[in-house]
Amino acid sequence: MRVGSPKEIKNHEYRVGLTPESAGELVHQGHEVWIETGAGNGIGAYDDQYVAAGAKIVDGPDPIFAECEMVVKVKEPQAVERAKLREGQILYTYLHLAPDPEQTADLVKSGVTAIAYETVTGPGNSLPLLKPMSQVAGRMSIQAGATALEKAHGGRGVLLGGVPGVLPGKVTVIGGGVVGFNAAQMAVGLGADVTILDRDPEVLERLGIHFESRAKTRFSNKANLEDEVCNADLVIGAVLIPGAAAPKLVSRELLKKMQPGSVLVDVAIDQGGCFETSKPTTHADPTYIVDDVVHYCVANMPGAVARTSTYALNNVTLPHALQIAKLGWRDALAANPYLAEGLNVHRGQVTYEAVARELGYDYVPVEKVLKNG
Ligand SMILES: NC(=O)C1=CN([C@@H]2O[C@H](COP(=O)(O)OP(=O)(O)OC[C@H]3O[C@@H](n4cnc5c(N)ncnc54)[C@H](O)[C@@H]3O)[C@@H](O)[C@H]2O)C=CC1
Ligand SMILES: CC(=O)C(=O)O
Ligand SMILES: [Mg+2]
Repeated sequence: MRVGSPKEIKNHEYRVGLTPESAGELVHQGHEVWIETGAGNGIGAYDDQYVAAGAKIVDGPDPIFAECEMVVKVKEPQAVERAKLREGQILYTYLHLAPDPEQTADLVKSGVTAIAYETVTGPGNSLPLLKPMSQVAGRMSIQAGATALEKAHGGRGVLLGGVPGVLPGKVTVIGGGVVGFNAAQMAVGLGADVTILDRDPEVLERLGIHFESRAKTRFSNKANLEDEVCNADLVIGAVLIPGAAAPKLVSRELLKKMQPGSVLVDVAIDQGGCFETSKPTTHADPTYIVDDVVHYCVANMPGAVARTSTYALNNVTLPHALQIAKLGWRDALAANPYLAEGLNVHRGQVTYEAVARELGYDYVPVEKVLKNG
């Protein structure tokens, strides 16, 4: 199969779909790899490294979108990229469709076969292609929040770890999955006063066993959530209902009760965000203030640490890319039910139930697509 990776064009997105090492693996297995010139510059992977791995360097994204059977990216295709997608082509990348009707409409119109990293599953309902980026974003969320708490950035002027004789800052983490766990680890490491909310008793139990007395856990219901949010210096939004739009857990009304200068970091913004007042921001201009509360809502946080993130992402995306390249999408999905969960759009049909429900499309199950085409 001919597989290609264009240069990412989202604001301050330096990751790349394929590392030279991944390109080399595909070439080694008999595939052709096309890389847009400069696509790896942001992670220090230059054209000559791709050429040494057996890939071909092409000028601009057009040859890749026009002639590659599979396009491997990182972020959801931007409008100019979506215009280049075509029927029969495979798109393998993060999509986050539920909160994004424009992107969904364009993918449906294009006829592309779109496999979303974030809904590919693994054993035990895990999301292995989301996990490494959630680890990165969870860890970064505390750095981002600590910076936003500085006075110059609109924050309350609280040092998360405190100093001897002065209490540490209070951090509330909503959602104790991968992002929440990693955020809590960093906050605990800094010496902050950390509480993690989740509504899954098993998650709370695991967190309790791991953190012991270094972090508190609390069941996520309306009353507990309000209490924790109103008393926090820093709130991390880390909930997920796979494939669906994030539930709005902090309303505008609740925001008004928060302490002036406190900070919200909405990591769940890529699924629409879990605070009513969240709207996506970029690394170029990551924060804004509503009712004296600083909001950080960057939808591609891992792009800032692109080298670490690209390698972590390729570790989990490459095995499926190899399988798709070897078998074609249909046989690969039929052979691998975890990968089949990643199919969101195929030839104008929406094949992921939460996306179809959220955006009002007819839902066509993957099994039906595999049978009928
Ligand atoms: N902004 C960015 O750059 C990035 C964003 N993300 C996003 O972060 C979000 C979280 O991802 P993960 O931690 O990997 O998901 P996860 O599935 O590991 O964890 C989500 C947790 O939320 C909990 N939850 C669901 N509803 C809840 C509620 N009402 N109250 C409290 N907890 C609730 C679940 O029980 C689960 O433990 C996702 O939207 C993901 O796409 C991930 C990486 C980068
Ligand atoms: C998960 C995601 O959206 C990202 O890594 O940018
Ligand atoms: Mg995202």
